[in-house]
Amino acid sequence: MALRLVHDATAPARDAVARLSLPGLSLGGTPILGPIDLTLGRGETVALTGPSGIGKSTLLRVLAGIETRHRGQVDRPARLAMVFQEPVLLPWRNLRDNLLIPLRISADKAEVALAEVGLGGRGDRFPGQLSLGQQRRIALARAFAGEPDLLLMDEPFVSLDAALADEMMSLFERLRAKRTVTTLLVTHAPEEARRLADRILLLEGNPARLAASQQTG
Ligand SMILES: Nc1ncnc2c1ncn2[C@@H]1O[C@H](COP(=O)(O)OP(=O)(O)OP(=O)(O)O)[C@@H](O)[C@H]1O
Repeated sequence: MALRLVHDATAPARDAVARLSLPGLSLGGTPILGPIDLTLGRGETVALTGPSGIGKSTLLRVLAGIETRHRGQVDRPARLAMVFQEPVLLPWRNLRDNLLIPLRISADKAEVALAEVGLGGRGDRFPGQLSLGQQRRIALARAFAGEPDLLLMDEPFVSLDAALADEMMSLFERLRAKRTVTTLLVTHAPEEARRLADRILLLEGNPARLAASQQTG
């Protein structure tokens, strides 16, 4: 799919679900992020790219409300989910409980969520009995089962072999097609960004700023 460079890095095509307006952010006395304005529109998938250490995860954490050492304005919806590089499951709880406990959903709903990611009927298993790919599927299932308005994903498909990464991206595409969710996806992989995102944002400079936006299609 062809890429087109546009100069308005922040304008969403649809109504806003989340907004971030920072004058900048310093951590431990070091400026990390410069002034940044970002608006995420309803239902869009936005990829956030840039070199290692530039501040992508930091920006994601600010948006999530995990990093609070900033000034400026952040508006986020109440229903928010995160997916990290590591699946972050409770190893001493079975798969069903890994969905039930954080999300407070019914056992029936947890079973539907497991089935959606190809793990139906396996709710009694423990994370340690699963492959890494299956654990990552559970992490995706959990994120979507909470029916978030905003989904923040920090390199969720990194360090998987090509076939597994493709399978995980297909799974994400299937889950995304079933509901309206706004997604901010941090990724190093241009092909992943092009495949999944409506807009591609680039973070660059020191301190980092949103330099440009590319749109697919
Ligand atoms: N809690 C912290 N205190 C001080 N500096 C921090 C803190 N968290 C991150 N940093 C610094 O902020 C910068 C941006 O880090 P961040 O993890 O956001 O980058 P990134 O673009 O996500 O990198 P990567 O692609 O390698 O994951 C780095 O220089 C990092 O060392």
